[in-house]
Amino acid sequence: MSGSRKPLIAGNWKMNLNHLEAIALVQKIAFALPAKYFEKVDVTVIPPFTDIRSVQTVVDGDKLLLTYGAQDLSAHDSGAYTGEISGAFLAKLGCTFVVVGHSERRTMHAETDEVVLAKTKAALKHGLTPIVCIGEGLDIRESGEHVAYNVAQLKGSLAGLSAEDIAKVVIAYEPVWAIGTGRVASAADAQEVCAAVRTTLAEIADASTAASVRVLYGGSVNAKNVGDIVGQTDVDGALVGGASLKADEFSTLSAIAAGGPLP
Ligand SMILES: O=C(CO)COP(=O)(O)O
Repeated sequence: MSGSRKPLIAGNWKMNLNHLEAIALVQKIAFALPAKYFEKVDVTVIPPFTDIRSVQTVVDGDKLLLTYGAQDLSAHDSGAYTGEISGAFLAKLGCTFVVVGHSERRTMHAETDEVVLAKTKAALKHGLTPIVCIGEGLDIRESGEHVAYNVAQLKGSLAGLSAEDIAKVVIAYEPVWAIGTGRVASAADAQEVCAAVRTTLAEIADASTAASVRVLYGGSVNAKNVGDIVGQTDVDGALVGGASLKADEFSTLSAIAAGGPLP
């Protein structure tokens, strides 16, 4: 973490919690994190689409400082795309962030870098901040090619974007072998790839853009390991899966990313 970048803790709920459960969780997190924390950390929740309207109502009604976003969006604005959700709809619901190219979508929905790029452009077009995910599988990690692999995925996912647009994205490095496995990358592993991400951003945009973009780590992050991870120079927060479904754990790890004290 560097002083010039405010840490971001994003809770990716994946396909968990219905809209009533979503309201309860958001209220608990907000209660545990009074306003002073938000001076030092941005906290966002990323629920399923069907929860977003309810989350918006709580956040607006109670004037909460946490933000919310979506787990995916369509590359298209509107039309005959059954089952897809437009960035325009998400913007209208007050979403701040949208996750793009999560490894679960790259793997289970065959999303290529080209698709991720198109979705990143759609997010930017609608004023949403894309959280663009990259990350290698275990085979790549074991072959020692992980830095080159992530750099290539990053370049492919941002190909042709202007420095001005790149300045508006968040990057999340999530090694696939560390997702939902309890096998967290070491803080040094996270730093190695996040530093390579920043070097690449300087190459495809410029140095000041690279210095301003937030690069998150994701993969089995919890209250016990978050301190070490966000303590790394080039890691500016975390994309949290399982631990974001528990109010106490998520509030605690957000407070740790803020530099304390514990809630
Ligand atoms: O995929 C993730 C967040 O997007 C990480 O999930 P876990 O924190 O459950 O490993």
